[in-house]
Amino acid sequence: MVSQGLSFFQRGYTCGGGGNLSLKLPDGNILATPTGSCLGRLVEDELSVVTLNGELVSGKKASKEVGFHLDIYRSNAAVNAVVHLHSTYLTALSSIDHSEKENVIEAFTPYYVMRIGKLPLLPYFRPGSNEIGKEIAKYTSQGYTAVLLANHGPVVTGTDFINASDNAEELEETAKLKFLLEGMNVRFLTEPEKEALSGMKS
Ligand SMILES: O=C(CO)COP(=O)(O)O
Repeated sequence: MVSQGLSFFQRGYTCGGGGNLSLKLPDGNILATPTGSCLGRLVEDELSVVTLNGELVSGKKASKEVGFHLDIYRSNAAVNAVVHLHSTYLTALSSIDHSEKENVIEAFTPYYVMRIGKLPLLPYFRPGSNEIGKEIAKYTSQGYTAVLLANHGPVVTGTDFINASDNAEELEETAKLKFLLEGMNVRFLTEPEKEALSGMKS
C-alpha cells in the first residue's frame, strides 16, 4: 500500500492529502490509510487497522471516508480492496453535471469494458458523510467496479489491491481519452465516407 500510494502520487493520480486506500486483511480486518495522510508519504507503522464495524485496532485514526470503504466491503464479499482518488480527469468529469446518472463514460477500449464497463455518477455528498457509503453500496452490491462521486472523484474496487489499483488507472485513462477525443471535437467517419475513402485505392 505504501509503495502503490507513492506510485499514484508520483504519477499525478493524486496530490496533497487527497484520496484514500484500503484492503481486506487475511483476518477480516481492514487496513486503511490514516486521515490527513498524503498517499505519496504513507508510513507502514501508521496505517490504520479497523474492524468491519469501524473500531480502530491499531495505527492512526483512519480516513474520514473509511465508513464508505466498510459499506462497500459489507455490500459485496468479492471486494477485497478499495481505491479512492481525486485524479484530474475523473474529478473534472465529476464536476460537469451533478445529476445522478447511470453511466458517464462510454467505452473506447476493450480493457475498459473488461475492468469497469459502466460508471454511475452519484450526487454530491460532503466528504466523510454517512450517506455516501449507502449510495455507493447500491452499486457495488450489484457488481459495479466503480462509481464517480459528483464534485469529488472516483471510488474503485477490486478483487485485491493490485486489481483495484489497475482498475482505477484504467478508469482515469479512459476519462483522459474522453476529454482528448471530445476536446478535439472528433467526428469519426460514417460508413459512406469510409466507402468513399476505400474507393481511392489505386
Ligand atoms: O480524499 C479525502 C476525502 O475524500 C481525504 O480524506 P482523508 O484524509 O480523511 O482520507
